[in-house]
Amino acid sequence: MTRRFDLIVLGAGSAGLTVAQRAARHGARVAVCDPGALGGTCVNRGCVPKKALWFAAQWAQSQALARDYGFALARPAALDWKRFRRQRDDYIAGIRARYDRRLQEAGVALIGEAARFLAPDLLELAGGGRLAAPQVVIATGARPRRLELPGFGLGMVSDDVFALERAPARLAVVGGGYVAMEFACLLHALGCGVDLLVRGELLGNFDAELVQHLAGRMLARGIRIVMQTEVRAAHGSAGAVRLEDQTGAMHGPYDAVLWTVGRVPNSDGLGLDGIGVATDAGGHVQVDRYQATGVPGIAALGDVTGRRALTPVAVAAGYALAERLFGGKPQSRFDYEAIPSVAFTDPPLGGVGLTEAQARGRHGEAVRVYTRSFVPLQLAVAGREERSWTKLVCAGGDERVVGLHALGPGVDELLQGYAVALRQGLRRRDLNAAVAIHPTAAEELLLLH
Ligand SMILES: Cc1cc2nc3c(=O)[nH]c(=O)nc-3n(C[C@H](O)[C@H](O)[C@H](O)COP(=O)(O)OP(=O)(O)OC[C@H]3O[C@@H](n4cnc5c(N)ncnc54)[C@H](O)[C@@H]3O)c2cc1C
Ligand SMILES: NC(=O)c1ccc[n+]([C@@H]2O[C@H](COP(=O)([O-])OP(=O)(O)OC[C@H]3O[C@@H](n4cnc5c(N)ncnc54)[C@H](O)[C@@H]3O)[C@@H](O)[C@H]2O)c1
Repeated sequence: MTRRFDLIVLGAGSAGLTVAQRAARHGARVAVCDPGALGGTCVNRGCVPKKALWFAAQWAQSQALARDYGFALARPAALDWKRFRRQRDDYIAGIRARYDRRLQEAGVALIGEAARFLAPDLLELAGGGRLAAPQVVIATGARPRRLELPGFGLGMVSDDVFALERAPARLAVVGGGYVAMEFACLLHALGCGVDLLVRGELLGNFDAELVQHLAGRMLARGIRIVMQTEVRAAHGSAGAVRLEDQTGAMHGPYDAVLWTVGRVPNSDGLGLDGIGVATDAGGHVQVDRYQATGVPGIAALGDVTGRRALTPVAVAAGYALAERLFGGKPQSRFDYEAIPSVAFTDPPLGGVGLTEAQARGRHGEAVRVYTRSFVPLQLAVAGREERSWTKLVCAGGDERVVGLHALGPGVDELLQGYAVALRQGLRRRDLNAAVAIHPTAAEELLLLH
């Protein structure tokens, strides 16, 4: 028997859940298929457990800072990983329970199986059942990339970090993107000796000058950053792994290796070839500005499309799509410009809008850049000299702010308001005219001139 719906969504991650719930709110009969845990990557293997670890790392650092303030701590206490993991997992279970309740309240059918296309409007479930709908959304996300190199299995991928029971004493992190930089910083703060082996550039999406300052800070803390290093093989056994690079040089031994070399879209196994949905060379589903594939009735969202793999992007695009398909707003679409983002490194690095290099490429001579660095009060009092950095990238005669970038404690919380302001057409003189809140690190952004 074939069950019929108005909308079938493949994937119950950030993108899929949003489009499903919003469409149901508009009265659509919706089914969501997912063989995995509700909430997808962000809730179970990404943002949320990562941020919990990041906070644990912050508390580890804060103990050292407290000592520098005069608290009588002989040495920072070590993390009780068992307890930490229990508390984190309870928190995540609570999120999943809330999602489950919301789906039930919205009348969305949740089907715990993978699905694949038999025809554009007909899907087969892993257990053999069939579903049909005039609209189908592919929101199947992505998974860690696994390299075809000898000994790859001696290391772990980001999903495995959340199952760690202690900080490995010597860790190699391979890669230079978001996941690599975040885990290198936070695991180092939790007691790992970290070597970061980087083939290309560090954090390519962020402003290069601030990335350099971040790398300098990491080096000063004792993280070894080895650039221009492509790992070709892993040797040894679990707990004593050596990594061989493109020159034949060996690195290690390491107690653990973390491969963070990008992510692969979950588009294989969906039967896309058979129905004519196009993917690029990397397997990302190709979509237009409205998230539509070339096949009528099929749209795609989130990481599987390879467009800014961030949770708020998946959510916003999902909402806009539901409005277009079921909300009577045929022009509804998500605008991919000026997306704010923070790398939860130590300290965090954030940016919204164009980097300096992007702005110079787009606006040429009309670009003006203002930077400022300072030692935040809470560090200065402790005798630390770790500087924070802010950078304003302006373009045009009225100095419209086209990019804003910052590195330092608190940047993760500071940036959100500026993301709103940039979309509203913020100019530099608006910052200079605003009244500061003193003494804060945030007020430094008003003093850029
Ligand atoms: C370690 C890490 C940290 C991150 N930190 C952040 C952060 O701090 N901030 C941020 O904004 N972003 C972060 N991200 C990125 C963010 O998690 C993703 O952009 C977001 O989760 C993508 O959502 P999605 O719905 O597209 O995919 P996913 O959340 O991956 O959901 C896809 C779902 O589809 C299911 N599925 C797969 N195949 C099928 C099938 N055939 N049929 C049915 N279902 C299927 C999967 O089981 C999965 O549940 C992080 C990612 C990682 C890996
Ligand atoms: N704080 C956040 O918002 C956050 C955190 C984590 C992830 N994310 C999202 O998830 C996405 C995926 O993150 P990611 O770090 O997995 O990917 P990424 O694209 O950010 O980085 C992948 C890195 O792997 C390197 N690489 C690729 N192939 C390699 C090889 N064969 N050998 C050595 N290095 C290789 C690349 O040069 C790059 O440095 C990010 O782009 C981001 O959108 C966001």
